[in-house]
Amino acid sequence: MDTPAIVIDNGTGFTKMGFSGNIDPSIMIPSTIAESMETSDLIVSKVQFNDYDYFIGEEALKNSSTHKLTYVLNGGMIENWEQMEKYWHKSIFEYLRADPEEHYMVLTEPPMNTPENREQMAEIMFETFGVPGLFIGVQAVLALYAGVYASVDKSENIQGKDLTGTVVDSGDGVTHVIPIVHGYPISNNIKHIPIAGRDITKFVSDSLKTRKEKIPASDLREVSRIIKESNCYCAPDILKEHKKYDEKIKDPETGKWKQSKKFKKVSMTSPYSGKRIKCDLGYEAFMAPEVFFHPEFVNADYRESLDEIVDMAIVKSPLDNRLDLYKNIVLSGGSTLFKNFDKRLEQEVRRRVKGRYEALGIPENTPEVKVSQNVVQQAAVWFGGSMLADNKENFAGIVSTKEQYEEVGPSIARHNPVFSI
Ligand SMILES: Nc1ncnc2c1ncn2[C@@H]1O[C@H](COP(=O)(O)OP(=O)(O)OP(=O)(O)O)[C@@H](O)[C@H]1O
Repeated sequence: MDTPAIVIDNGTGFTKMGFSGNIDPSIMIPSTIAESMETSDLIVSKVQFNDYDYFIGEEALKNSSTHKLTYVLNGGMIENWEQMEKYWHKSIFEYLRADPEEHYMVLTEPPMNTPENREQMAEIMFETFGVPGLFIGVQAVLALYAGVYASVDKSENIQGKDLTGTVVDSGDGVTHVIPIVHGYPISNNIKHIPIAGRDITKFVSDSLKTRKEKIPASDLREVSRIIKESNCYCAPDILKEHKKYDEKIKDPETGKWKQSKKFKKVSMTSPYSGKRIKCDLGYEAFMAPEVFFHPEFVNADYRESLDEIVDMAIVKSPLDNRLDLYKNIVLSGGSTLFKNFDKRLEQEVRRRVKGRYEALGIPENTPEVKVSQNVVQQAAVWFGGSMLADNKENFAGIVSTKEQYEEVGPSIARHNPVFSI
């Protein structure tokens, strides 16, 4: 197939879409759908979608007062196939302006997706959209592929590089830690953490609300998200960081010195209402991402920190692979973009591992721990899919074609072909 493949990575918060061979997705929109109140519960024939009153992405958010707004995925999983099909329909025809019959399709899936879901994806892609071929890639494996791809020198050949590493993928709704050995996710050791971008946004909005910052309730969520994305960071030591926000000021009335808190002035235009918003930002700048390391701040029932989960996932992996898994911890997803997130995670995992080897009396054997940032981090999964499909020779061996689908049926998609580089 000479045309580039369509690559769509449907995330819980954002969908990235574009064509293979590109570094960035051409479109990134919220994974939201807004359906007309009268028709949202109707099952309609697929061909009627164009006449049907619904919006996706930002358009869906804008029409949420007159339409019923929903996120099409829950914790990374597709639950409502009717909505998903509608979302794909607009994505392909209106956003990408592509004819699906002329392009191979690359979709992505969370690590614990079921074979039934894969079959359903194949059925919709081959039968409704008539794609000539489909590849469904595990998000973490694509992110690792992207990490390896982005790290090799242009003169080096990516062929022959080993696909072994630990992927920490944190998006809007879900965080996963996935050890991958030679392209195979070790499924028994995949860890799921119920904390991701949405919880961090909520931490920021709760802090702003508690301080009674003057932000209209309807703008609060989007404003908090923007504050989070542009100001929040990870600190190496939160006690020391707290002190940086404390200052002594002279009370103008009594002339006495008193303890106060330093705030940063923030101003922006709310994407929700278009209003100009001004507010103060305090401790939450570093305390919000701290929830990865102290999840009990937002979830009283959940106490395992991200570094503990990463360490556990590796410790339970085969002995022969552990050194490589510690040495290649790869970040993926928007919620790993906080400044110094990589350094903080590396520091915490290293501290744990070092403590254990010291307790065993063999500190000299402590494995090297390395967490790498990636230039394409938020869209790492998409980028991995884009590069994989661009390598036409390799891709031909892993894509399921329409002919194969017609011969075997949806079960062609039950198993995920493992690809090596
Ligand atoms: N610079 C940034 N700093 C911190 N967080 C960010 C930044 N940019 C985006 N995010 C957050 O990343 C999240 C979206 O990430 P991503 O697109 O990887 O998620 P997703 O693929 O939609 O979700 P999931 O992986 O949970 O299915 C949002 O919560 C967003 O606010």
